[in-house]
Amino acid sequence: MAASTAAAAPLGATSTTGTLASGEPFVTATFSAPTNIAVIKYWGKRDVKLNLPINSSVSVTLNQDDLRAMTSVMISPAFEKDRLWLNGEEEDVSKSKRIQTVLAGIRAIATDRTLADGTVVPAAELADPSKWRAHIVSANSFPTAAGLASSAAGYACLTRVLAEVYGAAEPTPNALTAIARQGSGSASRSLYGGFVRWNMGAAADGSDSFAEQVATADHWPDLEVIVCVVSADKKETGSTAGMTTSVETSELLAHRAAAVVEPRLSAIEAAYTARDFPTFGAITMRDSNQFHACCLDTFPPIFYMNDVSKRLIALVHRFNAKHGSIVAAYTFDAGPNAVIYTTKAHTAALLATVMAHFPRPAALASDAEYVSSAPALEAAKAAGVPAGLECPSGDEDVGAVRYIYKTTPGDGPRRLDDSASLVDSATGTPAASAAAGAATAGSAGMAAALA
Ligand SMILES: Nc1ncnc2c1ncn2[C@@H]1O[C@H](COP(=O)(O)OP(=O)(O)OP(=O)(O)O)[C@@H](O)[C@H]1O
Ligand SMILES: C[C@@](O)(CCOP(=O)(O)OP(=O)(O)O)CC(=O)O
Repeated sequence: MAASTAAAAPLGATSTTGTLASGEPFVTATFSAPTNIAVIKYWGKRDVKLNLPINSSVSVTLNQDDLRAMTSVMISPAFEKDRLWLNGEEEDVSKSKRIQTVLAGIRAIATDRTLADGTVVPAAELADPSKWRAHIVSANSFPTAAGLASSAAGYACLTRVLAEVYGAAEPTPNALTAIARQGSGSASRSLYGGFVRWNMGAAADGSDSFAEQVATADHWPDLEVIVCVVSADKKETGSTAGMTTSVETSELLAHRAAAVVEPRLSAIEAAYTARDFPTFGAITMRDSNQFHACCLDTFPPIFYMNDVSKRLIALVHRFNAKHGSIVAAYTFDAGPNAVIYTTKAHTAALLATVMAHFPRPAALASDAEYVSSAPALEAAKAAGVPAGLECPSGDEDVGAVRYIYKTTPGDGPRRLDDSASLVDSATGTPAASAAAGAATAGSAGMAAALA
């Protein structure tokens, strides 16, 4: 089943033109974009430069009301160079090959632009970095580089907002995802909501390595997600470096790409389409486990999960055993944080069980600061821990889980109103809200929990 991937409006239709205080013109837009969590993992590149994977992957897009990147771009001939501010700090664009690649990819498909005064800027001029330059201001509503797919949300958002300000004309369907892929592989999947497959492709130039939507966000309304943040620290081994060592040394990874992934992809897509949780959950857990087994098989080995991750795995298996079938399924990316998929009927009891075994850190004043959703917390308190899953007194692991998000599958990037822009329309530099890093900093509880 291939869902429609057509954009609601042509790219560029909603960008805004205006004039800086200096009198020079600008074009701007602001978008937010979601993270996604793979259930068949991408791990390993066959071409590092083009960011081409050794296997296809598939993911669930999470709801950007809960975790998101937000990016404003303004382009103008007044700017001296391309610049990027991330979470309130300026980063050196000349040192980021990935940002440059995404910028070049979008500039290559720019179209003519009519300014507010009626002047038409030809595409060649707009896309010439010696004439028009970009100021990019971005902020994530959750910890960056902590295994919560910030690069996926960040590069998807950047790609989408650049496409808007440059009026990019996609030469083929899904071409934007191939540009986002070159920022970060998993970003290709965050350009769509719901259930999304990134096809590995076979062409040497990467032209057939793009993402496409398998099912829209509303396809499985019962599906819910609990994210247990075990650590918000930057991980020791980055995904890119880890993948390189794994491809060079892990025989298990080679076997996985050659023999395991393709049948799993067909099976999990069929399960998602049929809303068959036991099959979806079993494949999800097995694939996460195999990805981490490949990390252990890497030489020297890479450890992304820690003891808390392992205790969460054991708890999910106990929860399932208690129910006599798979009603919850964990998956771990390149870090210790658990993402647990479940269905509405089980979310409250699962959350109550996790909270009983992993009570909030002592520094948090109440559970309201520990769990992102007040209604979910209330439902968990009402549901209580299922009999037989209580935590024996003294066995609680207080503070081992630092924060819990309750979320759902969600939609793809959203155009935000210019009033939310992170760029000041008079100066073309970060707006005060962006400089404070506060524009999308998430809830006060999350900030306290993850500080
Ligand atoms: N909003 C953003 N805009 C542009 N780039 C971003 C943004 N957020 C993150 N990034 C880039 O992504 C990098 C983090 O990617 P990394 O793969 O290390 O972590 P992660 O995406 O949080 O974890 P993982 O992909 O393993 O789940 C940042 O250092 C930054 O370069
Ligand atoms: C474990 C993963 O989350 C790895 C994601 O890796 P990245 O997409 O962050 O890697 P780069 O392409 O090098 O930027 C699995 C997945 O998301 O499929």
